[in-house]
Amino acid sequence: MTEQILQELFPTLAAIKSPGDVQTLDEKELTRLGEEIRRMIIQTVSATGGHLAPSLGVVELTMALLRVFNPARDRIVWDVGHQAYAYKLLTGRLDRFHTLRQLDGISGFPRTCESPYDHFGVGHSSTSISAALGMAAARDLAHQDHKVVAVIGDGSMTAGLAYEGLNQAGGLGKDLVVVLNDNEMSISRNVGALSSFLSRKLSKRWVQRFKKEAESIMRQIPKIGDDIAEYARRSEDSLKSFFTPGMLFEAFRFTYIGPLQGHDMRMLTNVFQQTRELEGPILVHVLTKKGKGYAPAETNPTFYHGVGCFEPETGAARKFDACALPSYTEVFGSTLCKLAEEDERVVAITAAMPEGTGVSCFADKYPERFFDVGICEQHAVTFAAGLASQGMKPVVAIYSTFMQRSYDQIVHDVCLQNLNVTLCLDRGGLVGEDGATHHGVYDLSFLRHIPNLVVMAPRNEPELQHMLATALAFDGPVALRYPRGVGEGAPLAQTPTILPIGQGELLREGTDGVVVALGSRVSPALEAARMLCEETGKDVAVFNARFVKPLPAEQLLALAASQPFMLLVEENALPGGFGSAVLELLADHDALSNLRVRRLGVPDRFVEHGSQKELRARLGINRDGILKALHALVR
Ligand SMILES: Cc1ncc(C[n+]2csc(CCOP(=O)(O)OP(=O)(O)O)c2C)c(N)n1
Ligand SMILES: CC(=O)[C@@H](O)[C@H](O)COP(=O)(O)O
Ligand SMILES: [Mg+2]
Repeated sequence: MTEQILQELFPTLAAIKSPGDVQTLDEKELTRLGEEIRRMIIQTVSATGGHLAPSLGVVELTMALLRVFNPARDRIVWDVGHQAYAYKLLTGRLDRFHTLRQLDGISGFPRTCESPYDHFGVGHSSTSISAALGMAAARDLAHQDHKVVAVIGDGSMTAGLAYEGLNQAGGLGKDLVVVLNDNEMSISRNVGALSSFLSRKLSKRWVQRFKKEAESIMRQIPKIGDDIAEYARRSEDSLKSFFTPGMLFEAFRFTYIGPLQGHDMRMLTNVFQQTRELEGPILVHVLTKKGKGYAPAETNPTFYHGVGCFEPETGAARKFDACALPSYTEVFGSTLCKLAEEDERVVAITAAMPEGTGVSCFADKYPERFFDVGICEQHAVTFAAGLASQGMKPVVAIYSTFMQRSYDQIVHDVCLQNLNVTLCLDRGGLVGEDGATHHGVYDLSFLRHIPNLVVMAPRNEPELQHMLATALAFDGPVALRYPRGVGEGAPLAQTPTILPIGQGELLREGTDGVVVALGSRVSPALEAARMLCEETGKDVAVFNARFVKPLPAEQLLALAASQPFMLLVEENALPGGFGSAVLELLADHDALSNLRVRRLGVPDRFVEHGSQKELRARLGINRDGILKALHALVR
């Protein structure tokens, strides 16, 4: 969009040249600004995909924050950061907003490298209070006096990390503002005891009625009744906090303000102005509607939480051909349901992502065997360990990137006790547009050295089915990782079979070298081998390793002994990944002297956002990249 069109269609927004400009607008202009921000977000996300409903819900909140806090001085820390689109638009990124989440475009999350107004990088949840507290401590050590504000959602408040931050903040008594953006939603409906406590909405009206009735009773007490009533009246704040969510936060020594209507910008601005003058830790509880201002998103905030391309007029998802295929997530979910039919010890656990991890169908079918623990990946794994210790067969479905949080629980609670826990790491590999915070490219590296754990990755949909059945039949812990998105349309198995642990399969014969590939890289490796043959007449073998731990050692050593080179291909970080594991095996068996080995994978740097296809091409791990590497290897 040219500057001229921007000015015509979004005049108020285009006039914001720096965040401070928001403070100069009158009420009418602010209303127009809010409307233009929403329109811009809907229009852009309909074309790029992204976190629509969370961002639409905080338009007024963002404007109110910028009316009172100056991000050139004050620090604003967004939790998860998936709701920060309005903030991006008001802090100098309007002209690049159309590149949201696109290759080389702006990120879908706050990034310190993207803007001086992004004070803390984020993408995973529940970090904001700890980070903001660290900033407040640094400010005090430097004798500065700016404000620090953390904005955290009710879903993100289900993680223990948030309470670790609250606990220290209350103990230190630092000047810190925490804004709790409560829309009663995580991605799905928020869960847990805290969520129902927060949403108890003990409204002012309820408290006032209670007070009125109590006061009239007190006044009837002879002689001292009026004094007691007067004391109680003065104690309104503590009375209110006793009966509202304030009770919880006051216990952490926060001053609690709320609950407030989060779309009333004038009121929010006033409250933030007053909050600015207060000292110590303060929690402002704001009630918002997820998807506010866009009917489809208000009606179905889960679908529009993170959405693909859609028609802005209707909200209907844009269909692409690939959509006809089931995703790995769907294959996992339906297979799990099937396997659970045969074994009632199978239970499913998700950490606030039943839709994303494909276990919603399981939840519907077996509600008593399904647990959504909230955004608590660490707890999820230890909870599974507890279940397994009593003979159950828990399946923990968590995205690879979020499983990073559970490393110690996997080591200490699951593997050390050799428990029957199946860890299903969805979104293993490059996830695409969510970018660096979300790529699941470290799981093989952080799992493969843990004793007792079996680690595997399927090459296609039926192999995922077989691997899930294998995991559930295995006596011990198993980690299974599979990619984001659709597979290749391979026909599904009616009855999944159990695979021999630590055995791969030779998919293509050849004597001019061998490609050893894992998971999603197997099919591109096969294609590359076929193309190489067409182009050069050279025949390279292709081996699907299936297992990272235990490695198919005998098969790999036999290939090493018979082939001139071995090309190792994976969609994981090269350091410590699958290729490293094979190299260790080969070195330990003196199998390297007559063998040239090359590795393809994710290099030792963070990979930014872009489509999976673009990123794989850029990293040279797609068909063409593998073919190029083969051309360089064959002689
Ligand atoms: C550690 C971690 N686990 C899971 C997620 C996936 N996730 C992103 S947003 C979200 C829901 C957050 O709910 P809330 O904080 O209330 O924000 P809302 O979307 O309601 O605005 C989840 C589960 C994540 N980003 N980080
Ligand atoms: C912000 C966040 O962490 C999630 O919303 C995530 O973006 C979902 O990713 P998928 O789109 O792969 O389910
Ligand atoms: Mg929420």
